[in-house]
Amino acid sequence: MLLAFSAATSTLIGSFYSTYQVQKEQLTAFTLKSNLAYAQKLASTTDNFLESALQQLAYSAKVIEQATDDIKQLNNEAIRLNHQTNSFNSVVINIDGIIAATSPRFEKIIGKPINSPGALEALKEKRPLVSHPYMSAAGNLIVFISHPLFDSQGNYLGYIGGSLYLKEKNILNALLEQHYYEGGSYLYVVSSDKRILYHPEPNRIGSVVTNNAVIDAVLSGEKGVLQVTNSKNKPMLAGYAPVTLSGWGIVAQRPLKSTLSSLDTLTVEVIKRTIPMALVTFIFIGLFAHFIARPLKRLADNANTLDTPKSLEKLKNVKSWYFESHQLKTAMLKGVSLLQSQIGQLRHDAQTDPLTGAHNRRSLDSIVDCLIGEQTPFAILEIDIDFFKRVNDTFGHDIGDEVLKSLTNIIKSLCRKGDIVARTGGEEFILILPNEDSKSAFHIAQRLRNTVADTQMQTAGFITVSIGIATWPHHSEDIEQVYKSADKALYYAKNHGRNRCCIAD
Ligand SMILES: Nc1nc2c(ncn2[C@@H]2O[C@H](COP(=O)(O)OP(=O)(O)OP(=O)(O)O)[C@@H](O)[C@H]2O)c(=O)[nH]1
Repeated sequence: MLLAFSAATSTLIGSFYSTYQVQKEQLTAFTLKSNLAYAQKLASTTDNFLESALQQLAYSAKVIEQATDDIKQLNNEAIRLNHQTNSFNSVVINIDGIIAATSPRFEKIIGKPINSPGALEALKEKRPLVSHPYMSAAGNLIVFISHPLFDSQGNYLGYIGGSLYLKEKNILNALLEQHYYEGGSYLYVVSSDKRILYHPEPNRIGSVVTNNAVIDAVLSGEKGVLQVTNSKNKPMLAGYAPVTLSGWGIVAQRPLKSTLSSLDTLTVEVIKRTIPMALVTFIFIGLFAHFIARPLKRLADNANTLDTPKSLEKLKNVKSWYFESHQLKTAMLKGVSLLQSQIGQLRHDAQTDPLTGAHNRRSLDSIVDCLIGEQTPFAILEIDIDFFKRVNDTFGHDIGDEVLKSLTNIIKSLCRKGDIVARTGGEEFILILPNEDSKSAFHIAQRLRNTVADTQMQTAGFITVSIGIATWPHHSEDIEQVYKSADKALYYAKNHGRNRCCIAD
């Protein structure tokens, strides 16, 4: 039964565990995949945004390339661009390192040389550019987007560009904030120099992150998924994708804990709902195991008492309701029958004289002990064949044996139920007659003596017997004394002509 319960419990726990593990793996894989898809989508959106900004600048560049000396037109284009895109907080039109026009208009810097890192980078690169992010003098995190200006001969004239203020509301973070922030998921954007350009926690923007496997992976230009630990030591499921145009990386991630919390809740719910059914199953298993074990237990109990007289009967009464227990019971019944018949044979052999089939001395003693124990009075007849030596000498030992057997049969034929015939020596027999006194025993002895004398033995002819009689407890309470008295009576009979019956004094 214990085995059945253990098997059922371990199966239940095992199936819960494996189901949980499979679902956990599936959920984790699904979340990683979703985050990758989301990071890719936002990377492509960001790419599109930057590309469209560069295209707008390219258009403006075309417009003003032919009239870089026309300050009015430069101002008009700056205003138009600023109003058209709404993507840049300010637009600067710079000719050859000198600020020519801005929108919104900053009088103080018009005509002054440019000095911000983004603007200097644009001047140096002389190509459509998204600059490295940098901190402005006023402490703003800025990315400068620009397009070069060339005259009809291909001479470099400067560039037109715009600043994207990353910490302030702009089209880029408007795009990124559409992210669904449920359950602690969030995304962030890093530049190629590992600086955070966008993060739901504004104070993280502008900080540089090192030793982050996801950032290393995304900045290598790869897209993919990773299980990582974030800056707050929380295990996260991250999907990442690069923004090709700017060399930035976008990472979308969700805490592992909140990903699995729905599964944990579901598992607890499943366990709660399974418990009643499991209890019913356990009760069923218990009952079933009990019914299976019951015949085996009863057979085992009986196996411990196979030597008792009623064991066969008890074994037969065991209800073996299924095939295997029935087979076991049948085998045990066969075994017990064999055992008991052998025990019976051994007991018979141990109590019987092999030649005549009469009781032997050991058996006689135990029967006499029983009679004494029960206080049943009895008479002892000691019967001895007269001149038996002559029979042997005349007809041979085998004929002598036949005479002993015939005499036994004669004695038995005259016995009543309860009388005991024993052969105690070569040609000596003892007959125990319960509840007989000396007188009635004498009559029986006489009848026996006469019957023997009148019966012709095969080959040996006629024989006679002498009989000594004593009774318990009349002659003595001590059985040994009673035997001695019967011996004496027999001796007397032998010495007074044989073929006689004598009662002890
Ligand atoms: N055939 C046979 N003879 C036996 C057996 N046991 C003892 N005898 C013989 O029984 C005889 C007993 O002889 P005795 O003791 O001299 O007595 P008896 O010849 O009967 O003479 P009384 O008893 O004095 O009348 C011996 O010859 C034994 O060999 C037996 O199992 N089979």
